[in-house]
Amino acid sequence: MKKITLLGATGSIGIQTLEVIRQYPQLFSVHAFAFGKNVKKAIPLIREFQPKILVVQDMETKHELQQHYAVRTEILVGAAGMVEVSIDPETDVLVNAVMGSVGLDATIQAIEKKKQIAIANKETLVTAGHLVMALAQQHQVQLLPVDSEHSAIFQCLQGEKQQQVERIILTASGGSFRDTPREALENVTVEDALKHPNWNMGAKITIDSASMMNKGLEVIEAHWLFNIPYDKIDVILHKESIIHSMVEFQDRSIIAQLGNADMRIPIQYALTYPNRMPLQESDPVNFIELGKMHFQEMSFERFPCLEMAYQAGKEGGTMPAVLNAANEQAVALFLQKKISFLAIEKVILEMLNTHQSIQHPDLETIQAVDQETRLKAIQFVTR
Ligand SMILES: NC(=O)C1=CN([C@@H]2O[C@H](COP(=O)(O)OP(=O)(O)OC[C@H]3O[C@@H](n4cnc5c(N)ncnc54)[C@H](OP(=O)(O)O)[C@@H]3O)[C@@H](O)[C@H]2O)C=CC1
Ligand SMILES: CC(=O)[C@@H](O)[C@H](O)COP(=O)(O)O
Ligand SMILES: [Mn+2]
Repeated sequence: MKKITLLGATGSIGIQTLEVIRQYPQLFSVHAFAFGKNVKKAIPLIREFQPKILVVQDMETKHELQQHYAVRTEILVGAAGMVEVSIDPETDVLVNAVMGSVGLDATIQAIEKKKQIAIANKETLVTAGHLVMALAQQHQVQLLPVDSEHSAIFQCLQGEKQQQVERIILTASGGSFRDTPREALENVTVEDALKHPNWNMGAKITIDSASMMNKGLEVIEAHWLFNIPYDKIDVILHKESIIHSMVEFQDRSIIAQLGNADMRIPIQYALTYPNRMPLQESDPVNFIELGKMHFQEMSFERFPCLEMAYQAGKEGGTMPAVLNAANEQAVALFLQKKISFLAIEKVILEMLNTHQSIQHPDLETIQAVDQETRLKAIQFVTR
């Protein structure tokens, strides 16, 4: 029985992780879970999964749980609370599905305690990939990818030799505005941006998908997870989201992983790895119904966020942390309807252009740059 600590339990990945856990009570139990402030969503999950420890974002939420819902479970608060449950001796597996770089400390400290980690929280790898991967190597911890593309690549690489990989091909759906010309992006709304054509995901990643920053973050994530240079990572548009990514080898063979757009597949694979288990209430890919699959060249002119991510990744140092923090802040402002969709990329560009990169940053430096960038981004839009 694996005891799981789940960060981001009330989110899109969190809920689907709990669905997988629910199907296999003989294999998994929930030791602890963390969420932000969404008490209404959390209460039925607390009652069903009965974690031994809870973590919430702030004291107000803790009091709400205790006073309005009579929750008697131990409740910790904030990023420190997430670290505490992640390194708890009773935690066997950490599923990090929290949104944003707030998940970084927990990932780092869990690696130091040699916990098995299923990682959905891509911002962690973008912000501090060099630290996370060096620690993982030092402590012999394997990070099991949950992100669908990275799970696909991980599956394609099973039994293969890293040095025989020619390139990685990440697929991108194109997001909510894939059929919208760039000129028309000026007036798109939050509601439009939240309509992803293939995946039902949290708000932040859905916006990232529409701006193509999601793919940019995934390029950096792939660089770190698979130790592959940026010039060997390609992105192509594939609107069906059936091929989740591919690996080309030196002999020109390409191995791809296919499946319906169902995040339970990579989540379950990360939890049961190296085994595969039946996935409840799922349909096989119906190739006849699908008929065709489409592929289109990616354009940096149409999707400048992707180019910014490649550049920040290649430059390294604190640039990816700036990219990520600027994006997190800009997307939050867009979701609050304080800036337009196209202002997201303007904020990120400005933050990157005005940052003096620091090479080989330690954790403290990264966290300071993250905070500074968020403040600077707010000042930039309110100037
Ligand atoms: N959704 C998907 O299909 C995919 C997601 N990912 C990645 O997985 C991660 C999670 O995404 P997703 O599930 O969509 O996000 P959601 O927004 O749906 O969920 C985020 C979760 O994090 C919690 N949370 C947010 N801020 C804090 C905080 N400060 N402290 C504690 N908990 C917090 C939220 O709590 P609350 O509900 O209370 O706000 C919620 O449980 C992201 O890094 C994303 O990029 C990767 C691939 C696919
Ligand atoms: C499900 C998942 O992994 C998301 O990151 C997904 O990839 C988003 O799709 P696009 O970014 O390709 O639109
Ligand atoms: Mn993805």
